[in-house]
Amino acid sequence: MAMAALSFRLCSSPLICRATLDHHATDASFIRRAADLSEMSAGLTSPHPNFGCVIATPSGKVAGEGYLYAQGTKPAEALAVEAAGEFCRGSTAYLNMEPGDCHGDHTAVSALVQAGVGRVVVGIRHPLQHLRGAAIREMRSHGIEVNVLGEDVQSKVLEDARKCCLLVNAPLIHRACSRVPFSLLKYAMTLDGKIAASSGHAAWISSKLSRTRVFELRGRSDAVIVGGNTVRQDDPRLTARHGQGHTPTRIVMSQSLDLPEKANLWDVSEVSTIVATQRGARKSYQKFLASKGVEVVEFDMLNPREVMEYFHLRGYLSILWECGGTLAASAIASGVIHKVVAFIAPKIIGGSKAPSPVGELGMVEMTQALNLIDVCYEQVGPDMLVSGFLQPVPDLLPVIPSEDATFEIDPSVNPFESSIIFFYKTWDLYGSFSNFSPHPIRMPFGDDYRTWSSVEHYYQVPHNSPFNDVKIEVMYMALKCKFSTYPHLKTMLLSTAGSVLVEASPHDLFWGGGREGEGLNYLGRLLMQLRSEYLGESSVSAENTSLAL
Ligand SMILES: NC(=O)C1=CN([C@@H]2O[C@H](COP(=O)(O)OP(=O)(O)OC[C@H]3O[C@@H](n4cnc5c(N)ncnc54)[C@H](OP(=O)(O)O)[C@@H]3O)[C@@H](O)[C@H]2O)C=CC1
Ligand SMILES: Nc1c(N[C@@H]2O[C@H](COP(=O)(O)O)[C@@H](O)[C@H]2O)[nH]c(=O)[nH]c1=O
Repeated sequence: MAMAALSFRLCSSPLICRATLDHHATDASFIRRAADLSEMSAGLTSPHPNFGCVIATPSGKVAGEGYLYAQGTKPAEALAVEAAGEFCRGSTAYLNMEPGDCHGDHTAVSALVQAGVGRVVVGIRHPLQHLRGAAIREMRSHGIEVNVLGEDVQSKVLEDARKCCLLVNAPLIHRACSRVPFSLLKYAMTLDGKIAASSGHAAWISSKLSRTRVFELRGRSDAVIVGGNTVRQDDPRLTARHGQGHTPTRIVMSQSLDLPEKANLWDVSEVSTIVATQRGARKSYQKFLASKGVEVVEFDMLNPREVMEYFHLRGYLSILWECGGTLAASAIASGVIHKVVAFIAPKIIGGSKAPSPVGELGMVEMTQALNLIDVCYEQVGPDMLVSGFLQPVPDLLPVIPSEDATFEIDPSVNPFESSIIFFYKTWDLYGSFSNFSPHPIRMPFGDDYRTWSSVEHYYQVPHNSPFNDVKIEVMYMALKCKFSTYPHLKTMLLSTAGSVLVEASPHDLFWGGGREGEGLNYLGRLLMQLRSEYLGESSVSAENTSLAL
């Protein structure tokens, strides 16, 4: 509100207002161009950011452009300066991201300073905390006017341009503030929502043009991941056959390791394959894979989150999920999918048992559906490409805590990883998650059972120990009782799959999230733990039902 009032006062003269708006529109269009340029080498620069630079003359003409082609090559700024030559003096340089001049290398900033650039417009600051602000300070110390979008200049059009800058470097921004890589779920489905015929045959649903787009997506990813069943059904290659350098690692998730002896993925002559499996699964087959040069990684708990955390630690920034609906559902439920890309082909295959792109999520009403954000529609040959985000790209304003700092605040959940559902007052939309919600629970007390009018009433009885681990256990048992007693509450809890739950208490820094996210949010964490316990149970009971049938 304060900001709106301020800009009203500044814009009270129509002349100033028009000039400022024109100026902002020009800045926004050049920043967008820098972001587009930076994306030309997406995948090749990893693990470095995508950098683009446009140098414009005072009359608004492009004098030079450049983008970082690959890790270790000449910086975008230096390329743009070279291209602009003498037009650099007094020009404005547009950068989608603050340069990350690191390890004593100041090539990008030096190029701009020495060329006599007068003003620099920066889309976003560098997302890594140790580099953040350094180049901006350096440029300012040389007398260059530096405007950072959202900080020094603000308007709707600039905000949209800033968003483009966040999107082109989404994988790196996620890396800076989360413990899993940026994950994109891609699938091709028929108009009647099938990803294969009832027989499992799926080649091909989407057109050749769409599949070429998939090769590009692979080329921009550090790894492509599928489930064991897709290997058995499709024998995929998962290579980026778009003729441009980078080919992602192939990852297979298989609990059983009941996989074929002959498979395209076991040919690692061009690119490597890693099989992620349950500890102890089919040791003889593991030896066989190793003899083929396939790396096998065993997990105590083979689930998407554990696997993603592992690959994050190995430095993977972006993962393309090309699995079927079974693994896709598991990945969405565990909150590791950030973006969805769906190719919809104008074909109908029918079949009540034909697989669909996302399996069981435990939702029962349309109000529980996950809504995509920033949705885009594009026609690709005969197909329609629909894409959107399941979780927003974390914003860099005001500050993203470093990975370590985040971990200290809350070792189990990172509020930047997914959309956040806040609850606090019992009359809020998710107010029933509050301990004060009027849902009586019946719990053991001494040798008997007693009823308390809410979780909070039970928790406050004097038998609780002040020690954290005991009080957490007491709370968990009470919550479990509450959500098991009231099925509609359980359904509501399951409907939040993929979202971070935060008790928005400004005062309680143990159970709540605090005013500015400084709280430990133990209530939110316990609810998420309970939710994953229920989700685990529902997938086991679904398996048992299908076995019984
Ligand atoms: N049109 C399209 O875009 C696509 C279509 N398809 C089609 O989909 C069908 C296969 O679908 P689907 O069976 O869902 O295949 P998935 O790729 O989802 O594979 C499921 C398998 O993943 C493994 N897995 C490991 N961990 C988990 C976990 N935590 N949760 C779930 N699964 C896990 C298991 O392998 P294991 O049994 O080995 O333990 C499981 O059986 C095929 O017909 C294929 O052609 C597949 C991909 C894309
Ligand atoms: N059927 C289908 C897709 N299927 C996906 O592509 C994989 C095969 O890749 P490859 O062996 O490299 O050609 C397959 O296992 C599955 O993950 N993709 C699409 O874009 N459109 C389609 O119609």
